[in-house]
Amino acid sequence: MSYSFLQRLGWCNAFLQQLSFDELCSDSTVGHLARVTAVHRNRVEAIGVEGERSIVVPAPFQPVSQHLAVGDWVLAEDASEHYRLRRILEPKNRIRRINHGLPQVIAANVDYLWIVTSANEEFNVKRLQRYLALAHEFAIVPVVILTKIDLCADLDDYLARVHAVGADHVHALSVHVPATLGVLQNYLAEGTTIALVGSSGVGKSTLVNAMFAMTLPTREIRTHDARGKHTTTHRELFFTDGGVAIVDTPGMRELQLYDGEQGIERTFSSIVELARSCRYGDCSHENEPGCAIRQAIADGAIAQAHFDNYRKLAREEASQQRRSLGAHAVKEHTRAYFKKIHSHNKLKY
Ligand SMILES: Nc1nc2c(ncn2[C@@H]2O[C@H](COP(=O)(O)OP(=O)(O)OP(=O)(O)O)[C@@H](O)[C@H]2O)c(=O)[nH]1
Ligand SMILES: [Zn+2]
Repeated sequence: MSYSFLQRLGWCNAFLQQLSFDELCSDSTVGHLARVTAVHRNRVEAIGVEGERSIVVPAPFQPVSQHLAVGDWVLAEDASEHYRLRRILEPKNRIRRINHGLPQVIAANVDYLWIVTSANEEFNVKRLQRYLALAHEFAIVPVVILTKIDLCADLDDYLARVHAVGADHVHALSVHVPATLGVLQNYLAEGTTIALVGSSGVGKSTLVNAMFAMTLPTREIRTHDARGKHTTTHRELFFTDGGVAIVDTPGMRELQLYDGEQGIERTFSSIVELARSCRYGDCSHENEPGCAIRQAIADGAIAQAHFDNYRKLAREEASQQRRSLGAHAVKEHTRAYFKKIHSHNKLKY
């Protein structure tokens, strides 16, 4: 068995380069590399050249959910009667969120974020923007998938609204019209990892089952937390016959903006760019003279709703950070951020 086998599981050169010379020379290394498929309190399930295995996670990597997630690549070692985690390879990216005030990793090494939304009353531009912001934040390519077009009479209208938020990859389809699914094959090269997000009922599972002719196994593991409250965890990574890894977890469903500043800037790049032309570096775009944003809204160059959405997301992100970092840190962070923009303005004029 060799490293080429691992490519089916998403292995690539970026990981190979992280191995030391000794590790590369050792015969046992390839058998000790594995990709995490499920995360538990003290151990992870992972798949490697020898199939599925359980790997015990020692103290330095506890709590597990803050250090690694499904999709991570790990190097294990032999311990008396089991495998033990030795190190986590630096991932291409990580999807994170705040859970009960603590950072939590939801998935790692994800190539595409399939943002699934249906062409009906569920469709919500703000939710879409939030997901796009997340994808940009985590350096994952977003793919917007508009489902249930067989039930929709005004598809062009929905498509126009999707394109208006600046999404590059947009596909409209219906599981009842098989020809519409073909375009998604472009994302299914062997070794690709895909995560799906979207509201309940938009058709994520139906789509996955139709694409891969598989039935998602039951993923619910019912447990009780410290207070006896019922909680459901089912963090999983599935591999299709074609070597595509699919992440579809409750954590993905509960994603919130986390450290989202950069993502917001990308999603709203035109607004961020315009703000640099405001007369004052710390312009609040309320009533200062020389505000480029209010001018652009007045001219019809940007929609008031688009700007309102930007502000809403920016505010949510700030309060999220306040909760996670503490008020003082946010103040410092905000100060530094405005300083950065201000010095940029100074350079410009
Ligand atoms: N007409 C039509 N119905 C669809 C389509 N895709 C999914 N559905 C239906 O929509 C309903 C919800 O689909 P699911 O796949 O369960 O939705 P989901 O996003 O996985 O929902 P959660 O598992 O709750 O997150 C099911 O009754 C599907 O049959 C489609 O393209 N057209
Ligand atoms: Zn302004």
